[in-house]
Amino acid sequence: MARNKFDIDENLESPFDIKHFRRALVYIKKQKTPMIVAFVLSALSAGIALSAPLIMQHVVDVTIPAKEAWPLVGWSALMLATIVVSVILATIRSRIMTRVGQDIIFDIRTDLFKHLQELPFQYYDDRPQGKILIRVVNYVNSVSDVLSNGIINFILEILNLLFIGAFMFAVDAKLSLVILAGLPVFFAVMMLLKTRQRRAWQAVSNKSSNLNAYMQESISGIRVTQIFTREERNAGIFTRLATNYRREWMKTMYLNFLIPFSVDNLTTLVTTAIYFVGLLAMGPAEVTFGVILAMSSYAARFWQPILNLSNLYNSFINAVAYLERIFETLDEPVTVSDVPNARELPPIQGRITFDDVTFAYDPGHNVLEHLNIDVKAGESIALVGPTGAGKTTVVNLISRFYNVTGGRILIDGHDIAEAKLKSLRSQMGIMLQDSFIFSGTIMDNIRYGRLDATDEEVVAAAKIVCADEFIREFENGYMTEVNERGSKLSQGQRQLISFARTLLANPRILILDEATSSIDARTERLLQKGLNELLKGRTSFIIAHRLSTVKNCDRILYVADKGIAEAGSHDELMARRGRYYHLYTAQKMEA
Ligand SMILES: Nc1ncnc2c1ncn2[C@@H]1O[C@H](COP(=O)(O)OP(=O)(O)OP(=O)(O)O)[C@@H](O)[C@H]1O
Repeated sequence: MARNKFDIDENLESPFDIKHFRRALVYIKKQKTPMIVAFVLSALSAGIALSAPLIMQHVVDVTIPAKEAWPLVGWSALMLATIVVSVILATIRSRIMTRVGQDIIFDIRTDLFKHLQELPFQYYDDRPQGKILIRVVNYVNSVSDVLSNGIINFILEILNLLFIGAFMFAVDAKLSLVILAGLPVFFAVMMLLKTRQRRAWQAVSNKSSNLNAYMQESISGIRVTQIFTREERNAGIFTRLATNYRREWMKTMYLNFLIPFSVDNLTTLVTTAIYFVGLLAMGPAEVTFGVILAMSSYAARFWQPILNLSNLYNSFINAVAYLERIFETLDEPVTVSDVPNARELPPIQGRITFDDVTFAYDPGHNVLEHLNIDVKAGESIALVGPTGAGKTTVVNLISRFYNVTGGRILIDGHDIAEAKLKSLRSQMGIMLQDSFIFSGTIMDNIRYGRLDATDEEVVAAAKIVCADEFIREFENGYMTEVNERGSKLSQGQRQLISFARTLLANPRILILDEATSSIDARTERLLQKGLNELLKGRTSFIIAHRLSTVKNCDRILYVADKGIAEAGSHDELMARRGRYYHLYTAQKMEA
């Protein structure tokens, strides 16, 4: 059950927390060398570009009045050279930084993916897939530029500002003070906008996450949507979510726009002030026309890095909103993991004991209570009973997909909570109700059960489950490409392929959850023969609603009322004339 539905906003962190950014430094530090090279290149390129106004001032005040042709050509050539060199340096830097940005994305994404692979079922039960996906794909993309170029640009812009300041004061201190007079106004605007901008970016991240979650859900459920002709209704929900996103985006953009707007106006104001003050001072011949020209050029140049810094600050706030979400995912505890000092489970015989096991998915709502089961090695156990009684839950607990809430589960006397997960699951073959098929060939899909299996072993497993025949009927046989989720295959064919995959793992404990529910009666009878052979010597748990498929099991457990209501062989339970008897006879009559 996805408690965090697509249209429920995720919680926002209230205070701005720099720790997210500091944590991101781990990824940035790995790129130290190329970033230093890029920084040096940028500093050189900016420094060279800054000399242009000085050349211009000299040309206007000295070279042109002197009417010297060759020096004018020389200065012009120098000016052109500064432009060419600074463009070349900037291009090299941009190539280096594109690479750095991609490397940072790669590292964060890899960490996220690895962590997601380990997170327990519970994590996925609780949230829409779309909200998980957007973190790995979009959010990581969005932070890469700030974490790579952003840092360098930030330092550069500060240096740029200092350089320009120094050049400015070197040319004329009084007019420089006129340029600086705009700064207090600018800081006041920034302080006013700061918190609002952060909230606005957080809201944008939330709304885009909701939109993504709904898109993902709609694509997954497209068949049901079309069956029930719910296209219009869904389009309505989508429009609502898209409108929410657009509204938050517009709000954010409006706040963002206020900053360049203020800077532009301040630049115009200080430039006008320079002309005014400069011309007044020109009378007493304190400043030349060239100085006024250079200073108005510096005024624009001085405010440009300030504008860039405020844009960087804005992207930084935006990135922190995304980093919050990325690190939240990375911090998600792997609640089902190896305990400290976990022990390798030795090759197992297959005795399984449920010792007073209680389990709840949600605290306070027990699905199983004080369950005691003792299964001998090699015994085949059928779990039957009403829908929602807890059959799948029982087998999920054996594989430790969830931790028990109370009690213990032992395999050959070893508490599985203390065993290494890999050593536990690698000795089990589990076929879940949802026979998931990955994109790739049928051969790949079966081999997923044991990656080092030969083609012959794959085919042998397919033969046992009677899948070989239909696979060979495809034009490319085992090499037939199937889509993700196996949409090219029938439900029954998907079940047979995942059945073969489970068998290929050659497990000591076999768990089959509704493994044959979609398979026709004839194939099932054939399959049963192969399966009986295969089950010999292995402990197996078989969940089936069709009781005819499990009546040969050594023991049948009727799961109901948060525990085992009846247990025994088919004959024993029939003789008892209890719930199993009624269920079985009802099914017989229907058939
Ligand atoms: N991931 C989950 N989170 C919360 N509750 C769950 C979850 N999975 C199952 N449940 C609840 O636990 C109970 C037992 O579910 P379970 O899937 O084990 O039943 P089942 O006997 O296998 O049913 P079916 O025959 O329909 O497959 C049900 O009431 C179900 O609502």
